[in-house]
Amino acid sequence: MDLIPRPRAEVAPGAVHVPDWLDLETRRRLVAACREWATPRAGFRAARLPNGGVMSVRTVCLGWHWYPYKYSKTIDDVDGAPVTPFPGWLAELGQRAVSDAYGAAVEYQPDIALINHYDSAAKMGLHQDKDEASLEPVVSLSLGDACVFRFGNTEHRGRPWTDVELRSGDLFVFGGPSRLAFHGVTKTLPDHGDPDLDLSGRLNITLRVSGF
Ligand SMILES: O=C(O)CCC(=O)C(=O)O
Ligand SMILES: [Fe+2]
Repeated sequence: MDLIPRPRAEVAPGAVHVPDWLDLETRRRLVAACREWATPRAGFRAARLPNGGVMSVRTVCLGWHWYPYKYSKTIDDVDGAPVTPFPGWLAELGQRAVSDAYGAAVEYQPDIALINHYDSAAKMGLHQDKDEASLEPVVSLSLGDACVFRFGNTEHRGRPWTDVELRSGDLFVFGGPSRLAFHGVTKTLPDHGDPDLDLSGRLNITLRVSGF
């Protein structure tokens, strides 16, 4: 815990960083759940890109399975098994996240989660989350090692952008005019972990609304 609390910040219109949003009990619950969700049957894997590359992040999905660049109810790029269902308690957490970030009770019913695991060398290039049919906000929850999260603009991968350090327990919501902003992880910070979690590397969970 920091001696000086980090302030919440609206990084761009509709893009809100809420430091230390998750309490310890919820962080532990999420890590335990991620362990279950990441079983081999569930399709935890480094996604293959159309150019032949492989992502440095390893991902598993709930609700709808994502692979470059679409969603499916089955894990088409692994073994065709059905995707793990999206649990109701995670939707409730998402609803609370959006309401807290925007400071107003809102209806939010996510039905997709992407769970990314970053080892110390992993990163994620700048991209838009645009394979969903809905423009409802994306909720991002971070656990374990910190990272530098780059939040850019909706036009292109160049500046302006803001670099935000996301630490264990942080919430980041992007919706409204920022829903299609380019964003990515430029590096993980392995020496900035969460001593209260039994976790190596960084976990990020994004919740989304499919609109399908
Ligand atoms: O790991 C993060 O903080 C961002 C993940 C992300 O952008 C994604 O999964 O689409
Ligand atoms: Fe993303």
